[in-house]
Amino acid sequence: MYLCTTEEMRELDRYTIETIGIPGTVLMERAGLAVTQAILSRFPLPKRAIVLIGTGNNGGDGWVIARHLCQSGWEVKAWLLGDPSKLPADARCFYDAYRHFGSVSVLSAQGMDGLESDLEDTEVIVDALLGTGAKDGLRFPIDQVVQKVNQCHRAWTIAVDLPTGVNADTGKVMDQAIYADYTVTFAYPKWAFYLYPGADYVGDWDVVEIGTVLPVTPKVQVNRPSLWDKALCHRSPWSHKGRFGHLLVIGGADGMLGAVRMAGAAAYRCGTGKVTLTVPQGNEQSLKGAVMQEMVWSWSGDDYFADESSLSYRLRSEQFSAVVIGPGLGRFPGEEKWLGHLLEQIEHPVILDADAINILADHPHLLDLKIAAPLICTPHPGEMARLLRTTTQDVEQRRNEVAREYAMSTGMVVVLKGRFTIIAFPDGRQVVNPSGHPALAKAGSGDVLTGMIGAWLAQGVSIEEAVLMAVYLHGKAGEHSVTSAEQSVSVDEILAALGPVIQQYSF
Ligand SMILES: NC(=O)C1=CN([C@@H]2O[C@H](COP(=O)(O)OP(=O)(O)OC[C@H]3O[C@@H](n4cnc5c(N)ncnc54)[C@H](OP(=O)(O)O)[C@@H]3O)[C@@H](O)[C@H]2O)[C@H](O)CC1
Ligand SMILES: [K+]
Repeated sequence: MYLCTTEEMRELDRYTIETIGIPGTVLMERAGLAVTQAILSRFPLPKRAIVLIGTGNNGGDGWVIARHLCQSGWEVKAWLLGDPSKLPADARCFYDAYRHFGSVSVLSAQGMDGLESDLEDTEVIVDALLGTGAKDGLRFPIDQVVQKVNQCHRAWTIAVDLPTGVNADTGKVMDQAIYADYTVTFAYPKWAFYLYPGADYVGDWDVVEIGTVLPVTPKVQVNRPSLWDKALCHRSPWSHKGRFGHLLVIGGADGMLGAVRMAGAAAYRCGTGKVTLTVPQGNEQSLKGAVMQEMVWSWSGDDYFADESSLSYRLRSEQFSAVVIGPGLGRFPGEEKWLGHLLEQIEHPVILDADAINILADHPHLLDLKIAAPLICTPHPGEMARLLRTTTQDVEQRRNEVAREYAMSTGMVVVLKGRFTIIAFPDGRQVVNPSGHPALAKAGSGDVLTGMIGAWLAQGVSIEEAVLMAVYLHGKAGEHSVTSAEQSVSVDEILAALGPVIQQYSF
């Protein structure tokens, strides 16, 4: 499923109407009918409804809904917030049609009394005030009405295309916005459904097809199994471990050994043939006692470029197929030279996580080195802010923009973690991930994700499929692991959920 911006929606409308030749009224009738059907499937018996109607085409959908609800025996109050003489042609057509079935109240500048008493009495509120054509800053009287609607706690509120007050592309709220219980959006989801705070205003939502035709492929998709499930096939009976890659995980400073353990455990759960963990000298003994399948080495702060026990030497002599740098890595003198040297040598995909991201944030010129390896970085919003030298709040307000810009300017695949993780590719494409659970908001779950991405990269899955598959299944494992209190879910339970979740999507 693609995700469309308002500009793409406008282009899609224009193309469908002008080039394909489907009249705008046909699209509007289908849009309004789809919303009516959503209302009727929830309330099969007639109710009292208020349809709040704006002066644009979102309002046009509102006239269609008001008419169909009347025809289904509902008691409908249609409130127009604006001047009827200014309605665009398609909306006017359905305004005229509706008036054969019911009356229209026009909100006057004198006061809200009539609308207020109707709102107190209603069971369903339909928000057809503003859709994708909304400009910033709600004007009077829409601002007042939005406030009144949000005070009606007994009525069920359904938003047409998008709740009024929410910006479709940024998810920002224009001072205030309607808190919908449910939103029916047309043709494609919008960014607002995956960004804060807009996502909190849309409630449950569905996308309905209304017959529009896409002239160009949008640059944003929603993550789903069909993008990667071909890479998740069952093993041949002739399998041996050599066929499933060798992942190297570099990290595990004092007090943070758990991070490499979790990444390694996740990598094995996702089918990696061999996993090697490498930690600073002195930590390897404790790690050896704590793992079963993983091989363990150490590296020291000053010999990593030279002798046979150095990371450099081993990177050349062992057959790694992917490398993770960062879980529990810590910060240390010479880190910049250390990371630069590693990046210059590795040819297989590298995932930069945690402190590897922090090192990169302090030494951005590392990316100017001659690096052959494809790079994937997996920042949480705080790490993304450090990379961009901005605030976490700024990142959170422009998640989609910052992820895209950073991927395009650095050539890395960026996995910006969060409630809806965004994966941005250097060519400008983006994928937003719908799966996940607040149970994953816990130390360790990022290490699991990194291990999962590393696992599929090590097995030779393409970068795009590996990243999308790992992010999606990690979210699903979070959902699956909640069998009692969500706050009690442990990383072990998330790891244990990987098997059933992978099974579900394997063919
Ligand atoms: N996408 C499709 O295939 C279809 C979508 N449809 C619906 O059409 C809307 C988009 O319609 P559009 O007319 O472009 O825009 P809106 O109705 O959302 O808004 C325009 C009107 O709202 C006024 N406005 C804009 N911003 C504000 C504000 N901040 N405060 C108050 N009023 C505002 C604007 O007035 P102006 O004076 O600024 O012009 C307009 O009156 C889409 O969301 C779908 O619901 C169709 O059904 C066809 C298929
Ligand atoms: K709306």
